[in-house]
Amino acid sequence: MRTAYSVETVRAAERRLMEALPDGGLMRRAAAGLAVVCGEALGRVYGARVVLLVGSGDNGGDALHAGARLARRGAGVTAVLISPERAHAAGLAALIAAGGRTADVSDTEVVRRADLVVDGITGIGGRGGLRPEAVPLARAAHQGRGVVVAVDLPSGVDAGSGEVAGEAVRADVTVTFGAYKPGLLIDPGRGYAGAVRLVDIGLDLGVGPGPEKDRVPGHSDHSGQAVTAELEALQYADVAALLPLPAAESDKYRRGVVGVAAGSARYPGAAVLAVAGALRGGAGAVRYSGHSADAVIARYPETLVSGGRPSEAGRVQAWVVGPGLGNGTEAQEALHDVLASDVPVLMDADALHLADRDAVRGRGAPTLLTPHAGEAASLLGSDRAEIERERLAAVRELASRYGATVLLKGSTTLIAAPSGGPVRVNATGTPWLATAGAGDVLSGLAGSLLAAGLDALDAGSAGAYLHGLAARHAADGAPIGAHDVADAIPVAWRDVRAL
Ligand SMILES: NC(=O)C1=CN([C@@H]2O[C@H](COP(=O)(O)OP(=O)(O)OC[C@H]3O[C@@H](n4cnc5c(N)ncnc54)[C@H](O)[C@@H]3O)[C@@H](O)[C@H]2O)[C@@H](O)CC1
Ligand SMILES: Nc1ncnc2c1ncn2[C@@H]1O[C@H](COP(=O)(O)OP(=O)(O)O)[C@@H](O)[C@H]1O
Ligand SMILES: [K+]
Repeated sequence: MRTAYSVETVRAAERRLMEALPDGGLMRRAAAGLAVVCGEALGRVYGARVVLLVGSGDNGGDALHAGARLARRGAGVTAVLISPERAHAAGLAALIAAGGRTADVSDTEVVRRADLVVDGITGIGGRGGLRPEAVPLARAAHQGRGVVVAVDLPSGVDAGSGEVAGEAVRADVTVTFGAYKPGLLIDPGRGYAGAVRLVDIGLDLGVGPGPEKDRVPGHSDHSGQAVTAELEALQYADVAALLPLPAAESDKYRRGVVGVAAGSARYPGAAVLAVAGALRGGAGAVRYSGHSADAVIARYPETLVSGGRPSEAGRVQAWVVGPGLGNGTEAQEALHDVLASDVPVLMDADALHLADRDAVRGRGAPTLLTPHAGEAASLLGSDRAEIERERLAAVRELASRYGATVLLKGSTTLIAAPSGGPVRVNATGTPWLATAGAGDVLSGLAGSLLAAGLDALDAGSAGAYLHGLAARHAADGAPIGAHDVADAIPVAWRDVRAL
């Protein structure tokens, strides 16, 4: 599991560690790690042209100390000081002592000519995006020929949310210290970070400040209380451990039956795609209820179809409702039946438009909502652009308002449980996945995992993981249709299980 912690948690851990270290010790550790990655990016340090973009905080201090190390190894290092009078004094002294020089903030040419640009404008203390004086430097770094290495996170990206107000530095590599920050894992910030390298500086995030009474003398704010991560990203092994596997004595019913209430005369394809996903998600059987039975059977003869309402379809362990359902009376009846059931329900597409908040909140069994940004915007009464800017806040707010687990689709998919706790983030996808019907496949797949017994958070996050990986296998650099994603789910499954 990869975890990201809030800025407050990271700062608290840093404070504890700093108390235990000599003055400046922590920054020296950070700078040493940064210099190693810069050296690797350069290949040959001796004779290389390195430019440091230096802001007024400790992020600039890291850059200056790392620059001093590179200068001692023979690089020509120039620091562009954005606020010369506020630059980190010890870092600047170290750079000058090592033979580095400084340049004026207007000198974008030196940035353009560099072999390596180190972005130390702002880190976790940055607020409100890049300031105007830094924008030409960020652009020059992007346009120039050098590798761009961001210190801790690309300047202009909000560390806590990934929000980018205006412009931000576009890094090839980001060297982050002690822990991932949420802004490195969530778009749009993630898209600016390039390859993220985590440098261990000895931060202990396992425990945090707890109640006064629990504090041990001499270890003033070490209480032993677990600190909650802000984000969790499942890795191969985590997903492998979640995937349902049939035991020797399994039969199709014991593996779980997933019901799919989807499709309409107008959109039979959505039903076919949801069933396509459901058949590959680990349930032992797929029951289809609705008006697209002929289309479903024609493509997937193994489906158990019924033309009536979901309440007449026979027992299932989870329902998927919504893709292509339409909004007429029959759609409303199907949604009503499914929500009235006592099994987990995944609601997507039209079911989200028809959803009554109290009906969702009032359910006894778990509910998983899978909106994209547009659907999330209508559920929250906001607009799509705002949801895309602030995805983390949006997914949490929806989960709490609806008392349901929410999977917010997009270039980074986020999954939040109604009870709070870390939000799961999935980044296995590919932009090729932005294709009509891909969401229908995901709803079937995640619904099938629900029927097989995973809880809503795990079903949503393992489903998103497999779905994204399947799309990568299917696309392999070329356009794909949603049915290709469904067909590649078994490849993704094997890939995860192979580790
Ligand atoms: N605190 C620690 O123990 C450690 C911190 N480290 C570094 O210190 C960084 C945090 O340092 P700071 O708290 O000084 O904060 P930053 O260096 O991230 O930024 C704060 C400074 O930038 C200015 N600023 C804020 N928003 C700005 C904007 N939009 N445009 C331009 N300037 C802006 C502020 O006025 C302030 O002077 C981390 O990201 C990391 O790089 C590392 O050295 C590891 C140890
Ligand atoms: N830029 C992107 N990068 C990666 N995945 C994406 C991107 N855009 C969309 N996706 C994924 O593609 C799928 C699209 O689903 P959705 O928006 O519901 O489409 P549809 O309604 O046509 O099925 C979701 O799984 C979403 O997370
Ligand atoms: K930075």
